[in-house]
Amino acid sequence: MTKAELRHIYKEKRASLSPQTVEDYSIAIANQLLELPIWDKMYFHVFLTMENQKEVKTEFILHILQGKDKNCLVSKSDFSTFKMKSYLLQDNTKIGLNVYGIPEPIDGIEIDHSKIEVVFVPLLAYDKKGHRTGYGKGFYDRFLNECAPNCVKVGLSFFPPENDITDILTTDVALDYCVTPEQVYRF
Ligand SMILES: Nc1nc2c(c(=O)[nH]1)N(C=O)[C@@H](CNc1ccc(C(=O)N[C@@H](CCC(=O)O)C(=O)O)cc1)CN2
Ligand SMILES: Nc1ncnc2c1ncn2[C@@H]1O[C@H](COP(=O)(O)OP(=O)(O)OP(=O)(O)O)[C@@H](O)[C@H]1O
Repeated sequence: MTKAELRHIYKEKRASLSPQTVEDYSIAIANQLLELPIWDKMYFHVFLTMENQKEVKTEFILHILQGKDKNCLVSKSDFSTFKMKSYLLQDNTKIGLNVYGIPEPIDGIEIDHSKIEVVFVPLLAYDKKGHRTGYGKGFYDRFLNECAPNCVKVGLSFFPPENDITDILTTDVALDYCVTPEQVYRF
């Protein structure tokens, strides 16, 4: 199926989940992450959840990272250039909601994307090769292209993979893993 078809289907699939299911599945995903070979890394990029879109709640992942004394980076999106800037998440980091309902740091210490070792990637759908689609503005494709080639890209999803996304572009960056409440998929 195409990205446009999958976006439509997966927005509906997410909308049909109850708040309790979103919470339970998000905790299960955070627990599955403990199985990944990423815990020797120090620089982790985490998306901040759009609650209005019933995205995977990353607060449980942030707790694990903070408990392990990792550096957590969070981003601010520029909707005129479709680019993201990343900031170190600190105890005193002020977070605000942008017009799309995305929590974002107001300011802070900017970190170069080449330093990032692990990225947790938001998505609507993904396939068995690790290709993904999000909201269609290419924010994560641009961002992942700026990260080091050996940076580990971990998708988070409530659902298993589709067989095949048919309209993949050369700028699309594939995932290394996708983690669901049930299991870890490796690509
Ligand atoms: N938490 C989170 N942060 C993220 C992303 C994401 O998927 N999740 N993004 C991943 O790339 C980027 C933001 N991408 C976005 C692209 C388009 C719209 C948007 O057009 N929203 C509309 C309609 C939503 C809909 O189609 O249902 C709106 O809110 O009115 C929002 C976010 C960067 N930050
Ligand atoms: N590195 C890049 N440089 C310039 N344009 C890019 C780059 N990556 C993606 N794009 C453009 O962004 C647009 C959206 O891409 P695509 O449909 O793959 O989005 P998506 O993966 O669903 O969105 P997102 O990454 O925001 O979750 C495409 O027109 C694509 O050409």
